[in-house]
Amino acid sequence: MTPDSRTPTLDRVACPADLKRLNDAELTLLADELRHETIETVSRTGGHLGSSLGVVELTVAIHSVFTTPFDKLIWDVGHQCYPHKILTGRREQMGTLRQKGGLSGFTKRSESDYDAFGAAHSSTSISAALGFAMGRQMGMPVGDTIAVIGDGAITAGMAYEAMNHAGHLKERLFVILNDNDMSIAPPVGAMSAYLNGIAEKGPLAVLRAAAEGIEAALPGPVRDGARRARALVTGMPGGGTLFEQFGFEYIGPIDGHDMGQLLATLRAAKARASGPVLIHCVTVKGKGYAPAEGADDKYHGVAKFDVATGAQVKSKSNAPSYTQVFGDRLTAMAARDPKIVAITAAMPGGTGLDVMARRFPARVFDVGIAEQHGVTFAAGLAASGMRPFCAIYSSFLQRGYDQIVHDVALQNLPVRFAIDRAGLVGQDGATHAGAFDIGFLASLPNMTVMAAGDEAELVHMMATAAAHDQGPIAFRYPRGEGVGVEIPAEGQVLEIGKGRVVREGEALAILSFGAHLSEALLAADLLAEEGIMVTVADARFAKPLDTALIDRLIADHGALVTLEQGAVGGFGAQVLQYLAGSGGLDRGRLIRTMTLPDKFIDQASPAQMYAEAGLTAADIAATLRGLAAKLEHRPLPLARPRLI
Ligand SMILES: Cc1ncc(C[n+]2csc(CCOP(=O)(O)OP(=O)(O)O)c2C)c(N)n1
Ligand SMILES: CC(=O)[C@@H](O)[C@H](O)COP(=O)(O)O
Ligand SMILES: [Mg+2]
Repeated sequence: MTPDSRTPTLDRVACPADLKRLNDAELTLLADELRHETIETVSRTGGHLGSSLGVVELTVAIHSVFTTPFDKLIWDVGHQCYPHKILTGRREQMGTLRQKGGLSGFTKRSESDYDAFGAAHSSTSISAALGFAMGRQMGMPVGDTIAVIGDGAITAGMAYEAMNHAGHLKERLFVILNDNDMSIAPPVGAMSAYLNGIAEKGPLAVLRAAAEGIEAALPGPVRDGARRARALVTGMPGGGTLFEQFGFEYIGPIDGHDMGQLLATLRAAKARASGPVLIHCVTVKGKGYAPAEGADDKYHGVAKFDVATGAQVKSKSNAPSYTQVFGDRLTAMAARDPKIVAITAAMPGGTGLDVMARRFPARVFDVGIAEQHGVTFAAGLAASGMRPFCAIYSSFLQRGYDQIVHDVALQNLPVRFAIDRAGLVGQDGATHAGAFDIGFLASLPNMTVMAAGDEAELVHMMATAAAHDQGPIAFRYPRGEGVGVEIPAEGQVLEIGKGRVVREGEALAILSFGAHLSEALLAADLLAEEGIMVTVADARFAKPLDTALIDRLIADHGALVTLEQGAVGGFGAQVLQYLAGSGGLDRGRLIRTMTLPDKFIDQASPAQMYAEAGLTAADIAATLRGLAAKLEHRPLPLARPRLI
């Protein structure tokens, strides 16, 4: 601690054990300093600020009452864990947050023993905590288990599956519901209304009679509220809260920013609980930082910003983002076609559907964090005759996979999947990478799979999807800005399964699928300077493949490289499968697939991540150069391409 430190209490905390030496008043001071530190830190890195500010007191209280890492603290999503990182030995590294080689923006087991469970996709915490609790019951060296889940995350089915199971197992387990009445956007649905209903009863604590032991140990005002509320609740048919019906003891709502209430409640719960307990904390997203509290998005995710004003440093863009193009174009298409409806799973802004929602609020459905339901809901809409566009980020669509197989593809229903964040996304890292959708969709019967080579192609693919009433169809596009091509006033309906040749060359060909087309063209430019002329084709479709195009590329070139922003087992695998079956592989051509490598790539800028993946223009050029060298030593007559 320096004499003029603005964080004298925080300076005394190197790890959570140090909290045990602080009295309650000092813990309150610590929370204030931790909030200040979090704001300062995130102002220099950007990140998920609002959610982290909402759990500052909760973080201090949990680490002070429980003994982590023996006790397992599991943050749902993990985007609110910055104060936790600061208290658990990572304070000095916070400047590296979400950067290459730095700290992850989420909890990560390989990063710290205090990160009991890795996260970033939501609503997993109660299941994982219950797993730990049962491990303890079966003799594993595990202490108490505490899951902290938000009001947004608790809209997902997994949370209820876990509570259903926890109520059945009756094992001691703490679930802390961090209710800030916000998801990324304002929360939707009956659960949100229900939680608001409880919170509106005021500073009450509701407990079942079975929890009398905990209630007696609660601080005075909370206990009195509990008794009043229980009287209210027992007058209701069925009695008790929803959580109690699941077999949890329910405590709350308590003020999640009142250190006294938090400490007393957690201590009481820890001392007396025998089964699953849910503690309902009401908090404020962005708490304690006026620009965040005042913003519509509560500074959920921010760029670097000026602490004094809250003004964020936004990078200048040269072209509209794919997301913007999607949102604007779908709105225009919806204006002409009343059957077009759209579905988002709690990401109206992120998917660009907020634009259409403002114009056609009744035709955009925010289903909450419920990708599985969203997919099947879209299937139902399609079965009814509507034209649903189900807009879900690639990585979150993984949640709805069986629904895609069983409810959509198997019934051949024309759901249009708009798959944003395809490929590597940058600072959110491996958890948010859109790596697998090509493989998991292209393997499905009835499915059509497209990827946009640029933003104009996205517009054509949207028109194609809208016109495709024959079965399910997906189009993928990356995070961030487009390449700056002119966006056509009208999208053309593409012929299904038909690619295009973008640039004519000799001897070597690249068959690109998706937005890495720009890198393919850059690579071709690099090689042209060396006198190596490369044909570049845009496959547009991974399913059905343009087999005629592949045949011609194979016939006219000595080497073919496939390229995609996706994992092994995607587009390249489809092409190889076709060539193996058609005999194309027997023709002695050199064939390579360039995909993401078979590993998870940690957070960095997208460019750094693609460099790590070996997918830069220079990497592509190097692959082709190597093939050109091999061809020179081959006795193959290399016909000039006849492609246009
Ligand atoms: C399966 C999944 N879908 C969507 C998201 C995107 N997402 C991240 S945080 C968030 C909102 C979470 O709200 P809440 O749990 O209330 O936490 P808060 O941000 O309010 O603290 C969403 C939708 C995700 N991480 N995982
Ligand atoms: C935590 C989370 O899952 C989201 O907040 C995510 O970080 C959003 O990413 P985009 O910025 O790509 O919308
Ligand atoms: Mg919330």
